[in-house]
Parts: sequence; structure tokens; C-alpha cells
Amino acid sequence: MLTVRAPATSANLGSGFDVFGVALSHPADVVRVERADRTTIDVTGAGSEFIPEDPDKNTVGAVAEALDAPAHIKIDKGIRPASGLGSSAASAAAAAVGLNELYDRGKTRKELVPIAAKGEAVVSGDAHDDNVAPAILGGFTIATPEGVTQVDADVPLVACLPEIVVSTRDARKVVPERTSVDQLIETVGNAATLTTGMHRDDPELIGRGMEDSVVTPARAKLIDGYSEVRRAALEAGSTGVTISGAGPGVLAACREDDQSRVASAMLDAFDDAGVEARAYQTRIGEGATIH
Ligand SMILES: Nc1ncnc2c1ncn2[C@@H]1O[C@H](COP(=O)(O)OP(=O)(O)OP(=O)(O)O)[C@@H](O)[C@H]1O
Ligand SMILES: N[C@@H](CCO)C(=O)O
Repeated sequence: MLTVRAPATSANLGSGFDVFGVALSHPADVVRVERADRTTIDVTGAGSEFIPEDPDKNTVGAVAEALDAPAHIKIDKGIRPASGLGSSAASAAAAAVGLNELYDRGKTRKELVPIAAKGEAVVSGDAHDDNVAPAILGGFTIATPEGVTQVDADVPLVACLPEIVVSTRDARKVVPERTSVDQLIETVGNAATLTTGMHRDDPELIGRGMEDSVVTPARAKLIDGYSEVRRAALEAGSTGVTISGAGPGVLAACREDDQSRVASAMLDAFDDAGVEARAYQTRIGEGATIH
């Protein structure tokens, strides 16, 4: 039996839709894998009542099949599903890392990214890599069809999770099909600024680079209180705020000294909007670890 911890992740970071992602130091899923003749899945923990145990419907089932590695898989969810914090990807990443080790498949961490992404295709219809890449590799990742680039980074973040459910499938339906050249220019500038910020562990550049006028405004309408929470976080010292992944989680970058003030401001703003929420005072962290 092997135990793997895989972290929550935040995809997009505003300007890097379907490309950028970061691993969060917490929360995380813990997945135990044990060799078996056929795959069975047992789910406990946060939101487990909404997660199918059928291997054809759970992200880890697709991973076990792709690695030809049938197993008893026990998932202890630390990350609520439909959160925007890469819940489905964390389980898939943990299963990929654990089953690769258990069956001695010899895949590198980078080779495991598209395998874990097969799990994402099961739940959202698309095999995007932007959550599974940081869940496996840690740090900040740039996932393109040509491959994944990874850089270690260390910046404080607040991930605020309202008690609203937004499925990735639904949030993808509101993404605009076209964008203007002006928006393209703005997006390239923001994405480059953010990437430089990750190399320098610079919350100012990262926050500025999280600006996005294409996907985020369309999705903000799905999250009650989003504009108020964003404004409150910025007033409390956050350097940049955006939707985490497909939402409803909201991600704020900040300096160390401002982290708890930003977290409280976001919670208060959700409360004023009549939405219950919890805030993780977290930071960019490591990828899946075997215990
Ligand atoms: N192992 C798993 N963990 C979590 N959700 C799973 C798992 N397997 C299947 N699912 C299903 O995936 C859906 C949640 O995935 P979804 O991509 O919508 O949320 P998320 O992973 O939290 O968000 P995001 O990808 O935006 O960060 C739910 O319908 C859930 O039942
Ligand atoms: N890039 C994806 C992440 C969610 O899985 C999206 O925003 O739809």
C-alpha cells in the first residue's frame, strides 16, 4: 500500500486561461493505492457525498486504466469538489504518482501529467493540464500542447472558497468564443508580467499579471459577491485578485504581512453578500508527495 498527498491547485491565474497553474501548500487530498485485480474506489472527506465511486466516473479510474494499474484506491478528500481549487485534479495527480510507483511503470513526473489529465476529461469533457501539472510538479506551471514548463516559486496567497457550487463544465460554457486584438495585447502583457513575477517571487508583479478582461468578467457573474470580495481584498492590501480555476474559489496574491487582513476582508465581503465561505491562508507549494 502506498500513500500519496496531492495539493490543491489554482489554474488560470487570470491572464493564463487553460495554461497557468500553481500548487497550493494546502489544502490537499490524500490517496492510498493497493494492488488489486480490478479497480475499486472508496471516497471519504470533504464533499465525498457528491463524488462517484464508479471507476468510469471518478478521475482516478481513468488514471488506473491509462497506466494499466488496477488497484483499491482510497481517497480522503481535503479539497471540496467543484471548488475551483483543482479537487478532481488532485485525486488524479495522486493516483498517477502512486500507481506509477506501485506498478513500477517508470514514468517521469512530466510524463504523468497527460495521464492524470485523462481523469480531468472524465469530469469536464476536456483534458486540460493546468491543474494536474502543478499538482504533480509543484510550483508555477505553464502547460501548453507542446509540454509543461515548471518553476519553483514562493508567494503568499489567500484562496477563499464560498459555499456555492460551480462546475467546470458549466463555467466553460460562458467563456467567450472570440477576443479582440486589444484584449490579446493586454493578455500577453499580463501573462508575461505574471511569469516574471513568479521567477522573482514578487507579489506585486504576480498580482498585476492576474488582471484579465476576457474570461474572468464572464465567469464572475456565476459567483455571488465576486466584485465586492475582489474590491475588499484589494483594499486590504492584496496585490491582485482573480477567480481560481473555473470558480467559485477566489484567489488573492499578497505580501506576507497582509495575508491575514486580506483573508478576513474577503470573508467579511462574502458574508455581507449573504454567502458562507472559508479562507485558506496558503502559498505556492510542492507537488504530490509519496509517504
Ligand atoms: N476524485 C474526484 N475528486 C473530486 N471530484 C471528482 C472526483 N472524481 C470525479 N469528480 C467529479 O468532478 C466534479 C468536480 O470537478 P470540477 O472540475 O468541476 O471541480 P474542481 O476540480 O474543484 O474545479 P477546478 O478544476 O475548476 O479547479 C464533480 O462533479 C465530482 O463529482
Ligand atoms: N482552465 C480550466 C481549469 C478548471 O479545470 C478552466 O478554467 O476551465
